[in-house]
This record gives sequence, structure tokens and C-alpha cells, in this order.
Amino acid sequence: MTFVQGPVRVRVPATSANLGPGFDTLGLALDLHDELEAEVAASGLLVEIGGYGDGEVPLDERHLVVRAMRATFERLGKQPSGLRLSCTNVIPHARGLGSSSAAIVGGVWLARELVAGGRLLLDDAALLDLAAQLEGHPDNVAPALLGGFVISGQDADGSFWAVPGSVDPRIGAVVLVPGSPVSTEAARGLLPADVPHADAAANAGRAALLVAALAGHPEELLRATEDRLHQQYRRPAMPESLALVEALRADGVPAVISGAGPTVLALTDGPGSVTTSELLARCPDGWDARALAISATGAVVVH
Ligand SMILES: Nc1ncnc2c1ncn2[C@@H]1O[C@H](COP(=O)(O)OP(=O)(O)OP(=O)(O)O)[C@@H](O)[C@H]1O
Ligand SMILES: N[C@@H](CCO)C(=O)O
Repeated sequence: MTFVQGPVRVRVPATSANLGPGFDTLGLALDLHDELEAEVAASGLLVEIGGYGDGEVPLDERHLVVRAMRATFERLGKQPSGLRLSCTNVIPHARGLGSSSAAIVGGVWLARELVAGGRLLLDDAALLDLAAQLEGHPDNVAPALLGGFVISGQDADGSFWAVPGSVDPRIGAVVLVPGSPVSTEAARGLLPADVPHADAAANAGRAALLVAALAGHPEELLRATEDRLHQQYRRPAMPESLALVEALRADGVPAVISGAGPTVLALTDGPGSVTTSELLARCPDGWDARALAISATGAVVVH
């Protein structure tokens, strides 16, 4: 196995998981991208960060992108003698926009590109499986890899799968991002071990409806984004976000907690619509709001 000379650069989209009823299974890639560049060096490890995470995340072997790269090199059979990594991060951390999945997908993708013939040694299905193992669930890494709307899951043998769904081109998103983080670990810690059968049944119906609503029935999005499995349980960690979701939904806006929160995701009929500007105007003080298109592509090499 040989390494490629010179740097490789990739861009990876932010993602919004769950989308209401699709806990750990539905996810959407958004038009907001981290860029990562890496190259094999003679020795050592050098990590540089611009944007989110600068001064916060470790710059050594504990760095999430480095951990994902190491796991991928391990799978491919050889670690490089040294490594240089540069990250330009625009996806906010611990806000429910898939920053950890973007880091993991960026890492596995970079490592595979740095190995000559890497795509033959580790195909896309194996890359998804590795990324989902590192993240623990597939609903962010799958759209970060594939782009668009993706349905994903895990089989009884532990392997992960992902199937792309279609999105009506009229549909866009507004994200309302609180100033303070909530880690996915903390938000998952609030979930109960068991849920009422009626709640599980309601979510199954809504998740199925959401696939059809996104594909071409935006008028069903409000009904299709109802959730009973995770959002209410997470209220103690993000009360303002839950209150905003409820207020928007009362006004007919299909709003949900994005991923593990605390960001609020509202689906719209498209950037530039009245709904989008009204939503941007409802951004609470101290939060950040932006309209984002759906990213049709997942991780790509930047030339
Ligand atoms: N680009 C990055 N580089 C290094 N570490 C990162 C990067 N992005 C995220 N992380 C690590 O992951 C943590 C955030 O992950 P977490 O799963 O809590 O939230 P998230 O991925 O932003 O949101 P969600 O999973 O709900 O969409 C950060 O605090 C940091 O430790
Ligand atoms: N499905 C995950 C997404 C966040 O990583 C959760 O809600 O915990």
C-alpha cells in the first residue's frame, strides 16, 4: 500500500438528523460546508484549525478528524509516518447540525483519498459503515456522505445501510441556532429506555409520511414532522428551543429540533419565499438564523 503525494482537500456538508419523527434514521444535508485538507508528512502530527473549534478541540491524536483518519488507515492496513491536517470549520459545534459527523466523514474521506487506490480498497458502503461506527448512529454521517435526504439504519449484525430519498426542489430550510451548546451525549442521556407503543406507532406513520412529503407533498410537512420519541424528553436541556418549535408549529410551520438540538430547523417552500423571511425575523436575541438550501451532494474532493 502506498500513500499519495501532496495534499488532498475535501468539503463536507452540515446535516440535520431526525427531522422530527425519524430518530436515528432520517437526515438531510444542508448547504453549509466544512473544508479539510490533509497530507502525509515525514513525521509527527500537525493540526491547524480555523473557525469553530479553534482553541477548544484538542490538536493531537484526540482530534476527531485525526481519530477518523487513524481508524481508516488502520482499516486500510498502514499508518503514514506523519500527518498534516488543516480544518476550516463553519458548522457550529454541539448545536445539532452534524459537526461531529462532518469531522468523521471528512476524516475517513481524506484518509481514503491519501491512499493510492483507496476507493478500491474501501468502497463507499464500507466507508459509510466505518463512519457510522465511529459516530454511533448513521443519520448524520449518511447524508454527509451521500448528500440530500437519506434514510439510514443498522442491521441486527451491526452493519449500517443508507438509501437516498428525493426532495422536492421547492423545499428549503431555515436554521435557528442558539448561542449555547448541548452535546449529543447529554441530549441522548435524557432519553428513556422504553417508550409507549402508541408513541412508537405514531412516529412510524409520521416518518413514512415524511418520506412522501419531502418527495413531493410539502403540504403534508407539518403533520409529517410530528415527533413523540425524543424532542419532549430533551426539553430540560433546551427549553427555549422546544418553546420555539411549539410556537412555530402553532403557526403552521413544520419546525423540529435539529439532530440532538438545540438548533431549531424549519422547513420552507424554498429560499426567498415569504415564509423564509418571516422565519428569519423570528430569530430570538442571541441566536443566529440562516436560510440554507438542501445540499444535493455529500462529501466531495475539492480540486
Ligand atoms: N470539526 C471538528 N473537529 C474536531 N472536533 C469536532 C469537530 N466537530 C465536532 N467536533 C467534536 O464533536 C463535538 C460536537 O459533537 P456533538 O455530537 O455533541 O454535536 P453535533 O455533531 O454538532 O450535533 P448533532 O450530532 O446533534 O447533529 C464537539 O464539541 C467536538 O468535541
Ligand atoms: N439521532 C441523533 C442525532 C444527533 O447526533 C440524536 O438525536 O441523538
